Amino acid sequence: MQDPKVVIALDFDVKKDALDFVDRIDPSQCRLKVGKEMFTYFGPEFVGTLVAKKFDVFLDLKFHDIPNTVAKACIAAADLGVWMVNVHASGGEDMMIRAREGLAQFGQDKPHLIAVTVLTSMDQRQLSQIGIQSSPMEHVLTLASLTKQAGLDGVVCSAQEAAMLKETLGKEFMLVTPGIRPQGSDVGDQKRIMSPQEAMQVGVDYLVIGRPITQAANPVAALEAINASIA
Ligand SMILES: O=C(O)c1cc(=O)[nH]c(=O)n1[C@@H]1O[C@H](COP(=O)(O)O)[C@@H](O)[C@H]1O
Repeated sequence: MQDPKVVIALDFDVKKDALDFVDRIDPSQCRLKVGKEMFTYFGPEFVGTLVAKKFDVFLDLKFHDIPNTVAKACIAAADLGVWMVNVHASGGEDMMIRAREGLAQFGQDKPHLIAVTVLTSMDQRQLSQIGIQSSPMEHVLTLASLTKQAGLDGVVCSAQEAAMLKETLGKEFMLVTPGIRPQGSDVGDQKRIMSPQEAMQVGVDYLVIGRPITQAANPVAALEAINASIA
């Protein structure tokens, strides 16, 4: 498969379980995301193991700090050879610009740099609790527009905002969407969800999928079924 669309959120808490799973799949079937849990447990060495196995790795640490700190953290991520790294768009334009400038030294080898807009676990009620009165859709557009203005490659958003963002910010601006739930799977803590097929139809570039694959009785079969459904 060329350019696999599924990015598996490898949220295992036992390294051996993660590696047993990884050894049963192939880099042509999916990309892998390492997030805060696995990175905190197993560190950069674990990321290096996946890179050495030729997987494209999305290092999802959602950096959000002063511009200098975030730029240096992005450089450290690029040093690991990852395919994609992310920051929080709410860290502001200066922070995003510094992150982008920090990665420029890696030339053609630099990872994709994207920014998280509104977490897919958030809905209108939770946004208003943190003082944001706009709808999730409006706030995603505000943060995604700022991200584009800062020159980043794209955003993390929910697939529910994808059609609107592709229309407004153009086809080239990359959309990476968690909150993907195949029919019948547990929604869990996600609020703004969509199925893999629907997400592909509205123009999403990459689908981030964790528990529907990793917690399935047979994770390899679950991945194959999702890939077949979007082929
Ligand atoms: O940046 C992310 O990857 C992310 C952003 C977001 O808005 N929502 C979100 O769920 N994620 C991550 O995407 C993954 C989703 O996993 P599942 O809900 O298990 O499919 C988790 O690893 C989250 O940390």
